[in-house]
Amino acid sequence: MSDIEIRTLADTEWRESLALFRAALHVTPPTDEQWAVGSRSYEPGRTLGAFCGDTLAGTAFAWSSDLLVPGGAVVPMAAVTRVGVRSDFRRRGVLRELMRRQLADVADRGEVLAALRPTEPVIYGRFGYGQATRGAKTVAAPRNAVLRPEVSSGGRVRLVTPAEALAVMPGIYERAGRSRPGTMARPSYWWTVAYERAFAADEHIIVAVHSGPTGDDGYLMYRPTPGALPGTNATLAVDDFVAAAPDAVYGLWRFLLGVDLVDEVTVWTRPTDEPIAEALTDPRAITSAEHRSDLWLRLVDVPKALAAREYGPATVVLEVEDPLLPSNSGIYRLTPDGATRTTATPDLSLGVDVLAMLYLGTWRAGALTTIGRIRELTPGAAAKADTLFAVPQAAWCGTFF
Ligand SMILES: CC(=O)SCCNC(=O)CCNC(=O)[C@H](O)C(C)(C)COP(=O)(O)OP(=O)(O)OC[C@H]1O[C@@H](n2cnc3c(N)ncnc32)[C@H](O)[C@@H]1OP(=O)(O)O
Repeated sequence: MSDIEIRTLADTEWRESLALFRAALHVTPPTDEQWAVGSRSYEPGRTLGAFCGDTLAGTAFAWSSDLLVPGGAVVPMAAVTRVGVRSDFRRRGVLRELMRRQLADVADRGEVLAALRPTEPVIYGRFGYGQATRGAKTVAAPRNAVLRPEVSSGGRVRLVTPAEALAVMPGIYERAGRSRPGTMARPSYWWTVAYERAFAADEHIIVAVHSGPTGDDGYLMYRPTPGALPGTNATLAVDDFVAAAPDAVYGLWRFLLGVDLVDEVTVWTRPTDEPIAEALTDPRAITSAEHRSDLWLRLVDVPKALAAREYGPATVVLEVEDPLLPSNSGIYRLTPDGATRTTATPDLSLGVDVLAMLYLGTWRAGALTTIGRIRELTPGAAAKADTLFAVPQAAWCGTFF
């Protein structure tokens, strides 16, 4: 029998939990000033502690959020973060017990999905998570980057104070940040940890807001790193770039590439199908472009998750295996009319982690079959699944948590 006890932590125990998580990332415990902000980033009832005897040996947390899925439905989702185990209690099953309990809690709350951003991709597949979206990281040399004449000139861009940024960003995110599958609700707790914490710590961050004919419709947040000597060129790193309409997207790019005394601009994440290099007169002004891991998803309630999204014109019968949440295991028929359980002979067989990779249309079933992640039981079924799961726009999350 396991000697690990898992329970929900009281608010008086959150600070110890945060100290444990930070220690797992080799960071010092929160100071009183940091905790004054950090304590407001905890959603009550969602911090788990793993105890070995009296010792808090591990912790895991989640915010209540939701996810936009193909077709436009919004599905309740737990955003899992702050997972850590003390280094003197590692590899004895503490994380496993935390994950087991957390997924049971998520299911009890009626949340259909769970999502996270892994520190190490090898950890979470065994708990049913799969990489569900990709993001494009782009590095540009602004001195050579000139937008083509056909590209929208965009609207007005203004720099805002921290107070104005905190007032306007959540609304802009709701209006312009949720247009694609894969985008998630940012709870108030998220804004506290992502922005209030950074402003309170006097971090050097700049927020630029774009306004079009209907008002504020995009913003970006960047961190400048000055050159070695005053007056020498800086680099800019964009951590948060929220815009959907082309006017706002390219208006913000135009602003960014026009900031003076800058050698290099890095945009950490944008959708993978945005043609920024092709928007320039010289595409080689983009010095590096790579697609990186974005959101990892776990289908906690497979029937509800499958029923929530839209499908392309094909019919496929899937056999899904979910050892951790066995009620999800079974055979599902997917058609443009929806998803139902069936006793029909399956065409494809896959784990619930791989289903998460297909769910938002990021990966192709045909490609995953070639590496053995999907077993094709009916010849040609993987190609049909590609039609079924295809999406018109690449899924993307873009929210780091
Ligand atoms: C969503 C987020 O918050 S991501 C942040 C995750 N946290 C960190 O990376 C902080 C530093 N690391 C840690 O705190 C811990 O090492 C953790 C949380 C990653 C793992 O905790 P542990 O209690 O040691 O894991 P546990 O013993 O339950 O292992 C479960 C399984 O995962 C495997 N595993 C755990 N961590 C790793 C790892 N880093 N690399 C490879 N395998 C791992 C174990 O080998 C075990 O495998 P099994 O299924 O074959 O038995």
